[in-house]
Amino acid sequence: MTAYNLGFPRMGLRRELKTALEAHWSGQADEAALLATAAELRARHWALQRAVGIAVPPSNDFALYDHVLDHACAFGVIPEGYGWRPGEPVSLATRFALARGARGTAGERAAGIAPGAPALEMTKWFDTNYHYLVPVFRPDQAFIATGFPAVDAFEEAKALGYPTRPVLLGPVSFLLLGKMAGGAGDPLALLPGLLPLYAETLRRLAAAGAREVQMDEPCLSLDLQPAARTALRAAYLVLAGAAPRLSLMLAAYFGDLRENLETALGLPVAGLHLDLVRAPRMLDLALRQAPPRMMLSLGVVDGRNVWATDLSRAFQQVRAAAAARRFELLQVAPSCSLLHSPVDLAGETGLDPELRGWMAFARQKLEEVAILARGLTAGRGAIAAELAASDARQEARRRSPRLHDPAVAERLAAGRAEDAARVPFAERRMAQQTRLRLPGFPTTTIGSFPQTAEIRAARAARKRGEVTEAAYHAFLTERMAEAIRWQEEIGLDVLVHGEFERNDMVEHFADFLTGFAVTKSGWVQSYGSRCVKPPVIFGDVSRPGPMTVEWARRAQALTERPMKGMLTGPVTMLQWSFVRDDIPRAAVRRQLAYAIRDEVTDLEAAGIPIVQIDEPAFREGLPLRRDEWDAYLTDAVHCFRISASGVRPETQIHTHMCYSEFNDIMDRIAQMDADVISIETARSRMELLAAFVDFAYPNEIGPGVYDIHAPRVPEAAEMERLLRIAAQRVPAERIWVNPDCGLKTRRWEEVRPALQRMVEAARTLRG
Ligand SMILES: CN1c2c(nc(N)[nH]c2=O)NC[C@@H]1CNc1ccc(C(=O)N[C@@H](CCC(=O)N[C@@H](CCC(=O)N[C@@H](CCC(=O)O)C(=O)O)C(=O)O)C(=O)O)cc1
Ligand SMILES: N[C@@H](CCS)C(=O)O
Ligand SMILES: [Zn+2]
Repeated sequence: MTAYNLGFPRMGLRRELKTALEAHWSGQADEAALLATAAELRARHWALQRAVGIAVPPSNDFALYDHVLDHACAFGVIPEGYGWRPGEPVSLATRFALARGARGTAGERAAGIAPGAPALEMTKWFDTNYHYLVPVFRPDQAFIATGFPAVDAFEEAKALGYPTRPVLLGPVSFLLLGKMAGGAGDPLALLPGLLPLYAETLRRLAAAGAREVQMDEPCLSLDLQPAARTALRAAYLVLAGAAPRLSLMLAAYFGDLRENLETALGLPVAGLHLDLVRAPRMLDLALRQAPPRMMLSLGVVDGRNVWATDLSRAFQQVRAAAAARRFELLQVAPSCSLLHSPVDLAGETGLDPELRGWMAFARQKLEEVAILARGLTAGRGAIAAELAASDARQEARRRSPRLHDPAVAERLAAGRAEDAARVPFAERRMAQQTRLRLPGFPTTTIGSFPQTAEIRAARAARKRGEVTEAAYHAFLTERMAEAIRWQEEIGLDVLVHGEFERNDMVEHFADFLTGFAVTKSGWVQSYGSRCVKPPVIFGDVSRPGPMTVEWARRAQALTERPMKGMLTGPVTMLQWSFVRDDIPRAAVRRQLAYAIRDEVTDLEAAGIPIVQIDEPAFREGLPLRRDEWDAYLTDAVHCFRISASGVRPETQIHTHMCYSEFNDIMDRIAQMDADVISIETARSRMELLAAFVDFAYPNEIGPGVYDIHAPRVPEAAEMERLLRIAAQRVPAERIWVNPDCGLKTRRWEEVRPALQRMVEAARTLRG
């Protein structure tokens, strides 16, 4: 057995898990129905993996909402107020209240969940667009087994006839991904109390018949303090002794292990998985330094992108390993869990066949893994045909005229330093004040209004050809007009058109730009039941014509108040797409920057006085290692500035960021030099604003006063309090009033009172 997998996407080809979750949450399906769908998906995915040649697929890689949440629940890391009592299993109601906040339903009350219990904090899983729920540890945290889900999953697969390799989030990564309640203390200090539960889990897995367990320690790709390396050594010493017949396969992914490689190779584990897509250089080092009997898992198939593997190149890596080590001590695998890949390319019948031939989704990636594993055990001859076919595809892709556009190359070559420069902020500010004449504490929103079922259904009907383009357009126009009238009525100062015509803030733009392709069902989980369909950047990017100007112009025509044009910035467009791997990412970002610049200047020419260039993925794009930050940040700032700097001083540029910590990149955010930045701060009660204060952020700022992630409608007094906190820290004349983020996931019943109260709070402050 040499072909392995680290994790499979959970949602299902048709996003069956999303449908089942949302049906359950809306009361249309009971727990049994949800659990039945989940079990069906697991069974289907094990069968699929076995069919393509993964003899021992992973188990316990599934989660209803998030695997970090499940792991925390399994070990009793559950704050008070969520209806769980030590010694009891964790109910689905508790799990979903932790994930989404209490809804105040009768079911929750019956489960003992406090009505206002908030959702756990959600943050980015390393540098991906997957979000996990942050475990909160108490200083006196007692870890208590609430069940053994890894054992249950293993048994479930076994009953279906499938041997599996259970996956556990390793103890050190688990602690480092969490935070201490109140912020004081070091989660690693909790390790001794945590290890007995891991040991018990391993013993039970061994007793159930598991031969190996995958211990995920993605923290190995980060800059670790020496204490974390010590913790890894201490942890695995204990765990290796817990169930001696069980092989522990340590899995590190998302980057180069660098100084942590020696630590990993020194741990008493049976094997180590390496991400050789992100860090091919690790192979040589590992081959030289690994203990002679350590299994090496070669992650040579990219789990984070959609390109078909260059099998000859990957086979060279595999062969280099085989030259140094018996093949029994080698495994072939994707670089990381396939959680970040869409499921199956077979459904992409709408894609241009040539382009489709260049791509691989989860299923195809596992086929590639199986081919390489076969080559490893049976020799090159056994996979000669597959290698030849892959070579032909790679060659065709390299030579394809669709990749390169001389006009784009020329545009970039003609780029000048001035493209990224505007006149100083003080000068712009005066010009903008004269033009916009906004009151103090101006109110606005971040762009999107509710994407109602009606709007989604209309879009789907149009896609199926059931309504005409004209009818769809008229329907959206009516929604927009309503939204504009309503914004005027409640007295917002800077209006938005509502983004009703957009399916997603990235995918929507992909439809207009060259070099992009969009898939039919290339869904990837973003958080809980929410999915995104990252577009594919396969060639040079340019903007053949305006993308948003017509909607913006028509929106502005409906009101005397300033209308804000709404765009996604180059850094985020890149980060949330599947990006071509034949040229540097920075080159693609630069192409995007010029394309968006043209849109910004066209919006200005159409009379739009304010343009917001969203960059919520600005921080997410940071490399995992600090010594690579500088190069990224310099380039990301420059690209943002290219996109923003084509306009006159009196045109106001906004940007927006959410899900981000700003403390360590404040200087760069200031360098972006947006006239106004809106940030998410409500959930942390303005904590995030501290960075802007400490840094004396020079431009205008809209700290979010309304947490849009929860259905709860905030009181005006609450928002007023937050604004007062902000006004103590930032000069009042530089403060804007807005929600944390766009309102697309909310319902109008929540949005209407919330924004009315937000305007009220701003008026009180003005007084
Ligand atoms: C701000 N966020 C975003 C991130 N990444 C992005 N690419 N986009 C983002 O907005 N990362 C960080 C955060 C993550 N947050 C979210 C928030 C919300 C969603 C979300 O709501 N996703 C939707 C899918 C959105 C979409 O593309 N919708 C399409 C298709 C709708 C659909 O499913 N249609 C059905 C038929 C429907 C019907 O008949 O009624 C179909 O095609 O089968 C659209 O609106 O047209 C989700 O549903 O998960 C994601 C990330
Ligand atoms: N303009 C977007 C930003 C989301 S981060 C929206 O309002 O949905
Ligand atoms: Zn946002």
